[in-house]
Amino acid sequence: MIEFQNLKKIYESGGQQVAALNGIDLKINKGEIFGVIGFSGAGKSSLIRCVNWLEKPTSGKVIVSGHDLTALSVREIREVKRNIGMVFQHFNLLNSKTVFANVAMPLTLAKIPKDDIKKRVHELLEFVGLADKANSYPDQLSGGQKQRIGIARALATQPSILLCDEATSALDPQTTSSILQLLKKINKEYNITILIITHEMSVIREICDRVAVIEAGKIIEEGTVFNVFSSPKTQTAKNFVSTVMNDQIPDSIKEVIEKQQGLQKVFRINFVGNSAGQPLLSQVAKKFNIDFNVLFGNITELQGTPFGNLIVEFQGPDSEIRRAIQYISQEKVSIKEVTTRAS
Ligand SMILES: Nc1ncnc2c1ncn2[C@@H]1O[C@H](COP(=O)(O)OP(=O)(O)OP(=O)(O)O)[C@@H](O)[C@H]1O
Repeated sequence: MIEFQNLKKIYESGGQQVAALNGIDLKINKGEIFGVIGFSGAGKSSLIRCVNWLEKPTSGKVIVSGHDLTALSVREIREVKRNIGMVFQHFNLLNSKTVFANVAMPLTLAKIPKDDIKKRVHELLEFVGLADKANSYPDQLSGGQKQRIGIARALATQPSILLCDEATSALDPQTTSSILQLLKKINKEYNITILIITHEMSVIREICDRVAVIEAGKIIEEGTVFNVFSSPKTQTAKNFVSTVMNDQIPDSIKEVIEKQQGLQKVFRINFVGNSAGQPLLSQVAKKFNIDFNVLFGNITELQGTPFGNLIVEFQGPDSEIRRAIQYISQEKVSIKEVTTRAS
């Protein structure tokens, strides 16, 4: 649906060159919600703005719905862009126009007949839950309501792609959640492909199917939300994941582990789904000549699947503990000894 091939964007600024995108290769499939996460300055905005040609790439390809934008004429690009809606962090509404006029804007520009515009705008306002605000002005709305209007406007021309540029960064957590649910509904009901850029891992966890981590204009990690959250590979991804996963061992427990006061062996066990965790540990204690003691644990839901994190002390003969570990290590369970300060 959207593909970037060796995409580069270099800005010229005061005689200096700034490489914002350093060879991006990425494919976003039809119907998915794809998130790109990165710190400030990583290149997120530059990337998303290349999709609707608000930025022109320096080199490489941007392929949207099978069209290589870099090979199209201005008129052809305009055609492709009609299929793309965009939602902005600061809503970009016209304060001098009513909510109705703001949502109607893309349709007015496309010279759609007035009666059709009226019908479509009312449908859209109904869809975003603000049917009673048609005659209000943006200044009379809350941030969340403004973003709903921004979303209605982005959907006016019935696009098949929706770009979200930090769409919830200016909102409080509760409003963020309601806007993310609205985006999910748009994806499901209209089968619209959504590309989101954000610096908040909670946004990725709440609605994305897949995620890419961008750093210094490069994609450094990519995968399903489940895989990246459950086993991040790069340090940057690990840092992002730790902002929402709470898998850090509390200091008090770390102290106990470091001192190894009476502890035999301490392990971190990560498990997926309901089939593992506590039942598995009970089985292990029965099957082998060992005892266990859960020092710390939590369960997070990722894409509808429980993901568990336990810090467990095993007590018993070394040989039995080794056998137990072998037994525990299976497809949906990972087990690692906790020996270092940073574990
Ligand atoms: N118009 C521009 N002229 C010069 N440099 C630019 C321009 N736009 C972006 N840059 C630079 O390109 C790099 C990437 O910027 P970009 O805005 O794409 O990152 P970002 O991840 O979206 O950051 P933020 O979250 O802060 O917006 C940064 O170093 C930025 O300073």
